[in-house]
Amino acid sequence: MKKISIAPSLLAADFSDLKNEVKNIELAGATHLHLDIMDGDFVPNISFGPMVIKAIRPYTNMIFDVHVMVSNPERYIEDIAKAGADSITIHIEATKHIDRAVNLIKSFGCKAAVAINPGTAVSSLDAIIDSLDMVLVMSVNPGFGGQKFIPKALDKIKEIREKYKDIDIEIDGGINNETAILAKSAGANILVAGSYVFSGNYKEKIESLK
Ligand SMILES: O=C(CO)[C@@H](O)[C@H](O)COP(=O)(O)O
Ligand SMILES: [Co+2]
Repeated sequence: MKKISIAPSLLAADFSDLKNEVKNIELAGATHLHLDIMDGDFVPNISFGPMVIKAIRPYTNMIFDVHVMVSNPERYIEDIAKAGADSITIHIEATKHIDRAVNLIKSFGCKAAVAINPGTAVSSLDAIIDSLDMVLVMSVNPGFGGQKFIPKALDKIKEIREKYKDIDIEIDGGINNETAILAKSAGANILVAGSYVFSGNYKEKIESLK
């Protein structure tokens, strides 16, 4: 079984104090930081972009796991990589050129991942999955933190894990101490959690998800 990692989502942090939020979440035991870039087009919300990622990069050694919810993400991959991303996840629904976009991510030395929305079938990944370091299965419709977990994500994770024993599988949306148990038993090994982790004692929350 793969090691379980917890990736707190910065979207739920205090944006007026990002430098300290990043330091504190690392001290609490997080190894990954999930960074949600939203463009107001692919998703109905706008968050932050590469400038914010670059600004917080010097304050932590956590793995920067950047989730790009942007139409035609290939336009921004270079900027995101140069801002300090370690892993870049783009949505299969957001580009007509998924293989070109994945190759572009790798050309900057980043790990490459593809996300699927709740309405997208696992089979849509068939042509690209062998080139990926990670698959991200959305367990909410992307765009906002604090939404309710959609259980059909679990079947998708099982389907991927049965075929691909070694790939990293990340789950994102509505993760708390109860849904985390379901996600891990389905085969997910990287758990994103925003509102759950940032709404209490960070260390206790992270421990409860592991
Ligand atoms: O990508 C997204 C939302 O689109 C997520 O990463 C959220 O930020 C997760 O937040 P919670 O559901 O854990 O509050
Ligand atoms: Co996300």
